[in-house]
Amino acid sequence: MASEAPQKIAILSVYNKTGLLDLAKGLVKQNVRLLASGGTSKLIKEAGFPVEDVSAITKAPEMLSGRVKTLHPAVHAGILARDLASDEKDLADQNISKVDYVICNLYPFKDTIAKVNVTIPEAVEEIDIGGVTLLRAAAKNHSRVTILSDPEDYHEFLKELEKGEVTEKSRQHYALKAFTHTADYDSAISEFFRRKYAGEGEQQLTLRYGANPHQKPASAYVTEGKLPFKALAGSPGYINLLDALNAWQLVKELDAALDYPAAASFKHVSPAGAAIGVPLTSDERKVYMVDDIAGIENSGLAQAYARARGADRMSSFGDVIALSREVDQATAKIISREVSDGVVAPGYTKEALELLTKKKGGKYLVLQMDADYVPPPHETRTLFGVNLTQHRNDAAISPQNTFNSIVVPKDSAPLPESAQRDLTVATIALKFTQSNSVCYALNGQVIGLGAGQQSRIHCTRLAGDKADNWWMRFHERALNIKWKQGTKRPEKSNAIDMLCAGLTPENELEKADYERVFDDVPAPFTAEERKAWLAKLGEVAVSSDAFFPFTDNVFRASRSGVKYIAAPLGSQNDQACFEVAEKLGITYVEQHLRLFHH
Ligand SMILES: NC(=O)c1ncn([C@@H]2O[C@H](COP(=O)(O)O)[C@@H](O)[C@H]2O)c1NC=O
Repeated sequence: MASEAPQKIAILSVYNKTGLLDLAKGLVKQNVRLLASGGTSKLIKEAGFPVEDVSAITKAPEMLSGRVKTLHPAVHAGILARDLASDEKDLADQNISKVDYVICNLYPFKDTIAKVNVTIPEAVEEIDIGGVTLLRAAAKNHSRVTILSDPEDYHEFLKELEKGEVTEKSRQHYALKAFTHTADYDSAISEFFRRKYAGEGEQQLTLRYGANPHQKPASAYVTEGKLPFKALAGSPGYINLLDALNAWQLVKELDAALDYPAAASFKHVSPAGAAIGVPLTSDERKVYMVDDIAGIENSGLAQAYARARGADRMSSFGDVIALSREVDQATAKIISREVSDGVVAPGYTKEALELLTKKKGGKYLVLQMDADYVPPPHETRTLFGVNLTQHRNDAAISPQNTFNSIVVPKDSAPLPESAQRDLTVATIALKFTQSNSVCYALNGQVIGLGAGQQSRIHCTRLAGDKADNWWMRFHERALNIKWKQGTKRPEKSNAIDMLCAGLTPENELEKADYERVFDDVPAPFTAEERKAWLAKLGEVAVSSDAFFPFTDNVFRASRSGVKYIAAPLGSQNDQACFEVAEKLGITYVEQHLRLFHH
């Protein structure tokens, strides 16, 4: 005669007792033996259903005011045992029965820590140990055991049970829920203790607020190891960190690709400028307002920052700066007199740090980056409660390997080194620019960058207009402006921008405002003067973060002295773009990486 199947066993241990009695009723109806921890057992008993305390199998009382209830081999061997002969023997030797169903939800740790002025001992008592162990053990053995961690699932579970058995698919679904429940629970615990125990600035940093002052609280943290930066002065805001962490990657990659000191000037999570330390000409020193900086000719880093800041001085106002190498006095001197929010670099000389920590009465943000820090390969962010995860964009861009697929002209010689360099600068800048983006570069620096436009031609126009503006600043009329004594640097930048962009005012009030900074008001550029001067701009390199969909981009680039274009292919109009480029004397290079960035 076939032996009768052993009675199924369920262990119940729930903090949230919603739906418990209906569940108990259903289980009893299916002849399941119920074992439950103290409070859970009491409630079921009072409702008149047959239930035993867990101690019936552990032969040990609940202890330490509930700290130990279900933590016992009789429970966990019963849950974890597989249908293997060796496991069956182990159970038989210890007289332990297999457990088939585990119903468990955890102490309300999150609700407890959300209370105002919660103490550490109060929080500690809400850290569930036995429940997490029940959930993990049962979820681990889901090939045999069903784990219910959500009262919402009781009904469906009972429906299946009444039909015979819980399906494998359901067990998998419930196991995943249990694993997610414990992971979420553990994150809440570690976050609570990170705030309490991790030294401020070590693994986590409290930020003044998020993107806006009403977005509080805000913090930056890593879950493993230490934060890769230290604040030597000032305290960063949320957007400062977005800028600093993007800008740092940019300069690190630029320096590695071209073996030059590199600098970036960031605003609102896109570069206003980026450059390597190509020596400055005397005109460049004037245009970038650094002709009085002692020792600049001997500092590659200072020249890199002068270029990065000088590319688009209007956009760089209040920037976050990234520098790829130890900051010296000349670089710090430039920074010290510009309006800027902060700087990130791998180190600072004593003199440089002294200058920077005095800026803004000591509130200027000075971050020291761990130059050896390698981030994990995956990046995750939460948006509207949804986690988005992706492999980090760790694709390498290098002058030698990224720009050797020349499409037109056919049989072209390899690009000159200067073009490879400038395309590298433009392309690495785009890698850290909000998309869509197009960048014009020359002399190892960005000269025009169009960021965050939905239309590519708008990027190409915006960046091209900025490049034109940059070039107009080298016109002798702009170089030789006679300023009123006491005119501030931002006022000069603003007036130069209006003059060079052809935006000199006509309205009397605005005109008076514009003209008050000059000793000698410069004449606006005529259309002919502009045209003649812009015709002298040449050898410019352009990179695009995705393909050019129409030929208008090539035509527009050509108007700003563009000689080299690097872009991904894939547009229906690729061929037409190549033909236009060839006719305009532009070398078109296939750049194989699409570089969207958000
Ligand atoms: N210590 C233990 O062995 C233990 N076993 C289960 N629990 C938790 O105790 C709660 C249920 O307790 P009760 O049945 O006494 O109301 C559940 O949230 C469960 O997750 C435990 N409590 C804390 O770790």
